[in-house]
Amino acid sequence: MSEVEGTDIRIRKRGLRQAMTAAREALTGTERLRLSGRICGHAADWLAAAGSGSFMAYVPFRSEVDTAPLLEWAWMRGIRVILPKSEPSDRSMRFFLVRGWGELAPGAYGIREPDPSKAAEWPKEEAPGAILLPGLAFDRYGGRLGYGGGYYDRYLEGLCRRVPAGARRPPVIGIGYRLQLADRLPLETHDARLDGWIDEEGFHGAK
Ligand SMILES: Nc1nc2c(c(=O)[nH]1)N(C=O)[C@@H](CNc1ccc(C(=O)N[C@@H](CCC(=O)O)C(=O)O)cc1)CN2
Ligand SMILES: Nc1ncnc2c1ncn2[C@@H]1O[C@H](COP(=O)(O)OP(=O)(O)OP(=O)(O)O)[C@@H](O)[C@H]1O
Repeated sequence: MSEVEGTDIRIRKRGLRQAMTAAREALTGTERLRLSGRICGHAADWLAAAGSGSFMAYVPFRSEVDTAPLLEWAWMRGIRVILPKSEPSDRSMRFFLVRGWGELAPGAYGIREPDPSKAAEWPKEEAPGAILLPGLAFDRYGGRLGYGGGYYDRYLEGLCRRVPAGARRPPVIGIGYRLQLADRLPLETHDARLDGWIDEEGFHGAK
């Protein structure tokens, strides 16, 4: 990719981030909860069908899909919930096995994160059953746009390097409202591709 193309993509990404943030913020609190309930229901069905005994997810902030019903469903079922703790100095994430709301504490960016004195760290070399990730926008081809930290791109790149040759990487699935579905996102080579996404209409595999 040339320098000019790279700069052009970053400018388009910035514009899309602003537009998608505005669209998501425009949902009323009631509508957000209603849609989040449906999205979590589809995610639970998908995890149950996939037989995932563990999965990575996120604790919502800003106007993201509220994952609370999904996390509570998993805790009731004995499915292991793995949540990220951001390290802004090098934009990396550590993951922890979290058994309930009491194991979270306020962290970077105002996001509630696992409290290392309460939750156990999830071993880096152990792949989860599935990875559910937040985002500002998704497309039908596995594209995803985040807040621009590159946190998940970096994590997924590391995971791919650690997965033994011949083994499959766990499914990587975006979680979002239908209104976050874009035509085709401008992507750079480092952007991780998703296997699918879940919105209030259900699960969709990437084309
Ligand atoms: N709920 C949730 N947890 C998550 C993520 C997420 O997207 N959602 N992350 C997924 O990555 C990581 C945190 N990543 C973040 C990256 C950037 C910003 C942020 O506030 N960015 C500024 C712009 C900063 C800049 O331009 O330098 C902003 O959006 O205003 C917040 C979180 C880990 N945990
Ligand atoms: N694997 C990687 N190694 C090193 N730097 C990376 C990697 N992936 C992304 N980056 C850097 O991170 C920055 C942000 O990337 P990008 O705009 O794609 O973030 P994002 O996917 O929107 O954010 P997030 O994953 O935090 O939600 C870029 O400057 C990029 O160069």
